[in-house]
Amino acid sequence: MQSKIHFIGGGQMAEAIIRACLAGGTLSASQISVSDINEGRLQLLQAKYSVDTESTQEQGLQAADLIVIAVRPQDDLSALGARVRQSASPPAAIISIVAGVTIAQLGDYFGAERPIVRVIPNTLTDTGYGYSGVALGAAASREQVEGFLLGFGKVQYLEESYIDIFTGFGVAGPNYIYYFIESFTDAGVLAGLPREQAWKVALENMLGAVAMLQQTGLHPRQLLDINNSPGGVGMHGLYELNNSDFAAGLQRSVLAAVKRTTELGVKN
Ligand SMILES: NC(=O)C1=CN([C@@H]2O[C@H](COP(=O)(O)OP(=O)(O)OC[C@H]3O[C@@H](n4cnc5c(N)ncnc54)[C@H](OP(=O)(O)O)[C@@H]3O)[C@@H](O)[C@H]2O)C=CC1
Ligand SMILES: O=C(O)[C@@H]1CCC=N1
Repeated sequence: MQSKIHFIGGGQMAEAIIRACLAGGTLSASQISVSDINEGRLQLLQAKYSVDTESTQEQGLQAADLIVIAVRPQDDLSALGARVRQSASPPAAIISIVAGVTIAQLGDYFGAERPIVRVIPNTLTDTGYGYSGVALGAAASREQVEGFLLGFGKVQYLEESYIDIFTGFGVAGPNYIYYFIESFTDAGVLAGLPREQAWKVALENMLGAVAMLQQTGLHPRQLLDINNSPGGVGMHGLYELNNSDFAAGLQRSVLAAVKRTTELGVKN
């Protein structure tokens, strides 16, 4: 990929994307420029990744084939839109990773005739796992952006109406797994196992259970049946879990995250 890419906003997510693209070799540092109102972030990105943080935003926008909007939903997108309209070439694509902000809103800010792609990246960028959810605006094409997007995760193209759900469920998704592993490890420690052993067992169980599901193609209920002998240990544990708020609590949490995604866009 030979495109020039300009990031507006060089925060946590922009850094994660840059790091993954450089590590995977899909981009070189000379292709990337970043502008940010936070001078400390620019210095850090320059020192760690040798990307261009010294050109002005105007220069970065003029040269860019792809413009990544990586500020927060609460930031001033209207002012950014005015600058992009002024400096960027008409065919340069806007790739917005801003949670909740719709393609129609992005069109109002950056120009509805421009290629606009709404992406919600996963924070598992360094691992090769994790899907970005991608909705293409009317003037955008997969060919223009896919080489870039595949540099920091797998890609699911979605109808835009699914993107907020994808955000609260899939992209906030590692939260639930981290939380589960922490809670599960604590359960082992509560029962009396040293933390180091409990931690190793928790991670191994997580990896092994996913591998079992992928290798066998079985439904979790079928594997639960294999894992529990009649009147045995596992079934007694599951009975307590059935009596808890575990499933509904998790599902309420996802619904709250989806709702908040939509709210962030509306507030913008
Ligand atoms: N982190 C995550 O897990 C994910 C985040 N996202 C989305 O990515 C976007 C960025 O999130 P994240 O990286 O966590 O946020 P950060 O706060 O780490 O980064 C945003 C950066 O943009 C800067 N900024 C604010 N306004 C402007 C401006 N007008 N011009 C240039 N730079 C500006 C901020 O500076 P300052 O701090 O000084 O205001 C900050 O350095 C958000 O929209 C979020 O919804 C999407 C998927 C996952
Ligand atoms: O918490 C956030 O706002 C971002 C979007 C989804 C996951 N992280």
